[in-house]
Amino acid sequence: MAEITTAKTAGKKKEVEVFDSEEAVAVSLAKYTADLSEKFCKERGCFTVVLSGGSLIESLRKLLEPPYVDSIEWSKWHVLWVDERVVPKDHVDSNYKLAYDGFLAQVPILPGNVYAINDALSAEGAAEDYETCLKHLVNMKVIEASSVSGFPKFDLMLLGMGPDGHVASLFPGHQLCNENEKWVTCIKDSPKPPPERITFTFPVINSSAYIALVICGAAEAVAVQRALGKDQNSDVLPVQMVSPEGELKWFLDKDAASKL
Ligand SMILES: O=C1O[C@H](COP(=O)(O)O)[C@@H](O)[C@H](O)[C@H]1O
Repeated sequence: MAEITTAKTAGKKKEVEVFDSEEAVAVSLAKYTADLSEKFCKERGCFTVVLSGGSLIESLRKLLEPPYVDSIEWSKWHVLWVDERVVPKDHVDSNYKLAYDGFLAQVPILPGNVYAINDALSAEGAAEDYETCLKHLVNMKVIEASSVSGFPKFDLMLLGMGPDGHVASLFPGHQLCNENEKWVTCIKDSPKPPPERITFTFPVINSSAYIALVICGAAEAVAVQRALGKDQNSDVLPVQMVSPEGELKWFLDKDAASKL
């Protein structure tokens, strides 16, 4: 039985739902994603979806099954990454490879609508190139521009979180958490390997229409407690900086929520 808490602060909706198991998270996440796909395909004629790496991809598995695999308008999806490791696309650390092998290869998304980073470039070059790609997609009106921030406004961002509270490749205490001009930036000293990565910045993340934060497992419980419990710590974790223009929904399994 899932527990749901909903709050509205300054017009922003935040919902936290705790599920009995990761399996129940995956079932609910598939319906949530499919419903948003239907809404945006109807309203805008396309659906911009931003993926994370890590455990998130496995939690998308129910989209590969009926009814969703047949009902979703996959040809209208445009898929991007909130962060990527600066490694070749066929490297075991590549977020693209993880998503391709575990999800994208099994659905009819148009290859031209999947925007991987250019793995022939340096970290700086890849970040600039990906920002240029985003600007092109905004000009083509594939990605909306936020009327509030001017940053790209993705329809749905699917975020995971590391045990240290990092999201995308924005790590606790790192100066990149405060970047407020660039759309995409690079990190060369990531505390989690591999060290070189590119990442969307918080202004882009927080311009999203919908964000799903998908967090499962006991290893994440302390960071979840700091973010959602009664925390006295004055250091703000990156996950606590996730605050979209639109709606934020936390999908937690009971292990991740065990310290709440
Ligand atoms: O390095 C990364 O880690 C986070 C969290 O991964 P998880 O396996 O703990 O869920 C992920 O969201 C990010 O995209 C990835 O590059």
